[in-house]
Amino acid sequence: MQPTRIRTKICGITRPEDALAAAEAGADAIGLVFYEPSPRSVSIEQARAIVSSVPAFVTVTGLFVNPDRMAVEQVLSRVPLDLLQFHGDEPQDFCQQFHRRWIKAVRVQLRSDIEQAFDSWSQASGLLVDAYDPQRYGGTGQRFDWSVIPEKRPMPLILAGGLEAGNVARAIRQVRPWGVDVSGGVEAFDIERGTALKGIKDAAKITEFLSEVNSVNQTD
Ligand SMILES: O=C(O)c1ccccc1N[C@@H]1O[C@H](COP(=O)(O)O)[C@@H](O)[C@H]1O
Repeated sequence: MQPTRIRTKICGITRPEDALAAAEAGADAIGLVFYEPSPRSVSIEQARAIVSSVPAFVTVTGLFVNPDRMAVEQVLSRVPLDLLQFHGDEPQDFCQQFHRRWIKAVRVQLRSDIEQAFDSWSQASGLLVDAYDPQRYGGTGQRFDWSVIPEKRPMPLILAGGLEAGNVARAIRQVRPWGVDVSGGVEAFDIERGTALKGIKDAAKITEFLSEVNSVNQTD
């Protein structure tokens, strides 16, 4: 499946103003993390406030890592999510049971990780490929070797892992994904402390990231 334009998702949103900034800058989707160990985790109340600021035609994605069924159902009963993202080791039968479209994330070390994932999660609406980290499930800011990504794809492929304005155009030209997903690469930075402000997005970085994506859309 070859897109005429690359879809974009800004993940790890924790504030309504960041969701609005992403939508206004042209993002196709935002992501809310329902995984408590993550510094970007949101409560149900926070998620409801964020969703109410999201305009029509922007997809709200709920990200889970090895949740139990009740946890997903509880979120779905209170937060109007458009899409589910399973970022752990959830089998296909688990992902399928919520009567909601879903994508599956796979943490990549080898080409075969991706090839097997296409088979194992064949009912997914897309496969998100992210960097492997032995300690963490995602949101690590790490890239992986894009050359292992197969050209033949039976479903939309979403590239993630360490993307930012400085590398996303190159990534798109090399991988030709259906879409790209970014979290840490558009976060604010605390200059005094010298650390990223996880979960707090920088509107200028979102705009820069999306204009880099658009530069490829327009030229290629
Ligand atoms: O964002 C998180 O904290 C997170 C936690 C657990 C699983 C996934 C998580 N985020 C997803 O990770 C990828 C890559 O993020 P980054 O751009 O490298 O920071 C992305 O899909 C996030 O949605």
